[in-house]
Amino acid sequence: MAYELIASEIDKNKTRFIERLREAVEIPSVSAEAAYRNEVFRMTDWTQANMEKLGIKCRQIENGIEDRPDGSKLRLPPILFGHLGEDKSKKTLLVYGHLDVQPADIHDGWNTEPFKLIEIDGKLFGRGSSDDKGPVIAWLNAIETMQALNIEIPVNIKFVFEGMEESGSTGLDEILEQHKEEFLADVDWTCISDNYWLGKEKPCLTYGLRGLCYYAVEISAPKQDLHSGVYGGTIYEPMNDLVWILSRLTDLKGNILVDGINELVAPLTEDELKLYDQIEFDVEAYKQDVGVKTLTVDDKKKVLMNRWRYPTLSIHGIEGAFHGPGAKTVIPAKVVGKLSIRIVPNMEPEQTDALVVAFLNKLWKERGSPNKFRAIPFHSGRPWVADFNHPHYQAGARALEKVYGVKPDFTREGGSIPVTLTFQNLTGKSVMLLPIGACDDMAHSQNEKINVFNYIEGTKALAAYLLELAHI
Ligand SMILES: NCC(=O)N[C@@H](Cc1c[nH]cn1)C(=O)O
Ligand SMILES: [Zn+2]
Ligand SMILES: [Zn+2]
Repeated sequence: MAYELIASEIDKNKTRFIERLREAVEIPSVSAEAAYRNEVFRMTDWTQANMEKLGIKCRQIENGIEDRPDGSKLRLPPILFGHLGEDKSKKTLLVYGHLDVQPADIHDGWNTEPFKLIEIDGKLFGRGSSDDKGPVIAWLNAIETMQALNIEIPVNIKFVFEGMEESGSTGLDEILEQHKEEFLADVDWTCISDNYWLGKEKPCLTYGLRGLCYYAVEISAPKQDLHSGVYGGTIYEPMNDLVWILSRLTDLKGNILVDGINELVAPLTEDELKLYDQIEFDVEAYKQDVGVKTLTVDDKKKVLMNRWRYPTLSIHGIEGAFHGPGAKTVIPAKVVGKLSIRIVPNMEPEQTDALVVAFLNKLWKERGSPNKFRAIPFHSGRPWVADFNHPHYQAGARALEKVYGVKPDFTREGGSIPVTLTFQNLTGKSVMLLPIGACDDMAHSQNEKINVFNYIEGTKALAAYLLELAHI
């Protein structure tokens, strides 16, 4: 009965909830770019103000100064802690989310302004609409609805919202460690809504994430960019060196060629292989969503395993390279290649870094260029796998079945949320990912969106989950 009342109240408030998301998307809280850093602070303040309206006690924990790769320093956004309810007879849920977003520029190929929320055909387009502002606000919508209906929230809720997740969650682990006894000691479960369904129709609960190790490869020589017609043929060109190196990291199918990496991966067991049988996943729809005719592997299980349980290496960009329209004939003086490896059990970031740096140095020696070379490990995060047979997951599954009328799949996810394992280790309790967005939300990409359906039903799902926690 309580759930039906909540669901109908959420439907009535749909427009208002969309307006709330609009306000958040219009704050361009890009953590990676210094020019936007103040917007992450503004987004944190905005969130705190909205939480306080619900009676959530908030405080901002200072996170110190970031040493940027270019040698500059920048104040880190504070971590926002919140606390709703202090009833000793109730258990305590910890909710985590992030308030920062990936960079976005209309010139990257967006059809609409990335920092405006634009509704088209039931889809809410805008940077952060799905990753992760929509889910963060869905928590607030769910709590507000229960409060408006005087329906008791059966648990105390604690919140950790950060503003650096898209840039490696700098400083967060240390702050959580420092507040372990005072803030995390009574946490019974952690729930994170910051990933996506495997398809477009069926909800899922997620029990695994890949980790991430990020690198820069810096090559430089002349004091400034040079005319390629005037100087070409006499200069060892940094860009040519870099492209040569980057091309040696993977083969055509994406297999990682870095010595020793594949040997670190946990072997596939029969039991694990069987899990993939039960999962609903349409390879053809997946190809259509990403707009390709051919994948490196075509079999459903192999596609999922390559996304979830094997490491992958991606090259993200080259700083310093000419990338505008037209034909500039320049020899870039300094180029920095950016790449990352999604790491999986049993890979450790320290081991991975050592192997990658050694391999890059080996390639550089082989290249024989006189230019200046540096291989720099940036941030890293560990992979995470949890027990989905835990009663916490069963409560999540009951909630999702109530909202969507279907039992969820239990999935892993190829992306990374570095703090997930930290919560599991520091609380010693179950951590679960409960995504609300669809597989084609295009997080990190052009035209990121969340469907109105997913945002509104997702708000119901989080409320239903809060109700279900009473029955664990
Ligand atoms: N929704 C989670 C997510 O997108 N996480 C990022 C984390 C990250 C780490 N460094 C840069 N981003 C991801 O890319 O998986
Ligand atoms: Zn995210
Ligand atoms: Zn993200």
